Amino acid sequence: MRIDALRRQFGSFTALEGLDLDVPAGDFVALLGPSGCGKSTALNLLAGLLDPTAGTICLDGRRIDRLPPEQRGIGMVFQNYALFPHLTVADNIAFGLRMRGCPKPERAERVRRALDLVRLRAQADRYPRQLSGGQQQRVAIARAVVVEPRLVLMDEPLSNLDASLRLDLRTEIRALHQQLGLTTIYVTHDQTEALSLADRIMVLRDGAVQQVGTPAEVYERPANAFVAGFVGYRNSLPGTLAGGVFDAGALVLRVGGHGADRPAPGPAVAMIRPEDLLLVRQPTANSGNEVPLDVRVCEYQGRGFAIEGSGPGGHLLHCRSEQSFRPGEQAVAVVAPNRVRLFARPQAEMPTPDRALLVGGQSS
Ligand SMILES: Nc1ncnc2c1ncn2[C@@H]1O[C@H](COP(=O)(O)OP(=O)(O)OP(=O)(O)O)[C@@H](O)[C@H]1O
Repeated sequence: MRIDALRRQFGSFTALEGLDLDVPAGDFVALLGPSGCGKSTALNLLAGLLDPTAGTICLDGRRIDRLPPEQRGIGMVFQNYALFPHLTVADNIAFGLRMRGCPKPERAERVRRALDLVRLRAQADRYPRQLSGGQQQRVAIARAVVVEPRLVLMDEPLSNLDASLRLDLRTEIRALHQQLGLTTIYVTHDQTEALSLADRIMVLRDGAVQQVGTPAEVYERPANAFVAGFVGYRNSLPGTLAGGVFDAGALVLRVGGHGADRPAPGPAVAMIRPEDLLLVRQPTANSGNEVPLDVRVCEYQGRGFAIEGSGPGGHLLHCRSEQSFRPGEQAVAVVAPNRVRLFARPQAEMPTPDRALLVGGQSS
């Protein structure tokens, strides 16, 4: 599938701008972003539930952006399952085939295979209300894939499930995708879902694409501070970069990397994953940057502890440790220079001279 310069406005508000994407057949692409970034708008444009303001969508070399939804050859799975309550599991799955005039014997055979695929053969004659949420969503998936669509769209299909079901079904979706080789576009605001399921991730913010890359690229080399924040760089420190030193006021860090890894000297933001900021009582020699921390909260996490505390200059920091700490305890957070990721700080995020005066209190 190929999407070119796809744009959608609601009045003067642009919900999605200039979206370009090439999806090779069989690829699994995740659209990742926070609430309101334009994920559902993009999906609805692909499905034909919304008309684009500009741009084109081609599937197998054919333009589909002016076709009605039912002529696009697209299967959809929604977060609320959207099953027919008065039809059995088997009839729900058969529905699309019946609409397409698929002969009865072939229909029965395809439904049987789809039931096996989502492991629901024993539930074939039940009604949706007699199924768990996870089972209902598996019916919805079977219903979407049974017609062998050229493209499957999934809109947060796991969001209504409890944590363990979500994990099980996530694995199942990935397994199904590998088995069937369907081209899939999957919308989510959950980075772990996107990272574990997709071949490629597109990160959206305010209707604009921030980065397109493999999960490893997005996770290890986020294109900007927004993407970094979204893939787990929870600590974000505004400051100034000069040489190999980042100065966030009372907090100064030595930083690694150079060239493409580092912005030019000047206003910057340093981002650090909690997993890379390790809290200890006594640092060892040469262990990295050492940041004093006043512990506020310590949470048990099975493997180790997640600690939140206040660093120099009152910066709120999120760390990890193998040891437990008490609130009020003084400790040291350690981060290796090459685990500090730096991004240029956009002009808009810097205080204007007037605001700087205000923030600084009395200026002389
Ligand atoms: N019919 C509409 N009229 C006006 N604005 C709309 C309309 N539909 C969506 N928007 C706006 O477009 C933006 C993108 O909405 P969209 O539903 O695509 O976001 P989303 O990323 O899917 O969010 P969520 O995860 O909360 O569903 C939002 O700011 C939303 O308020």
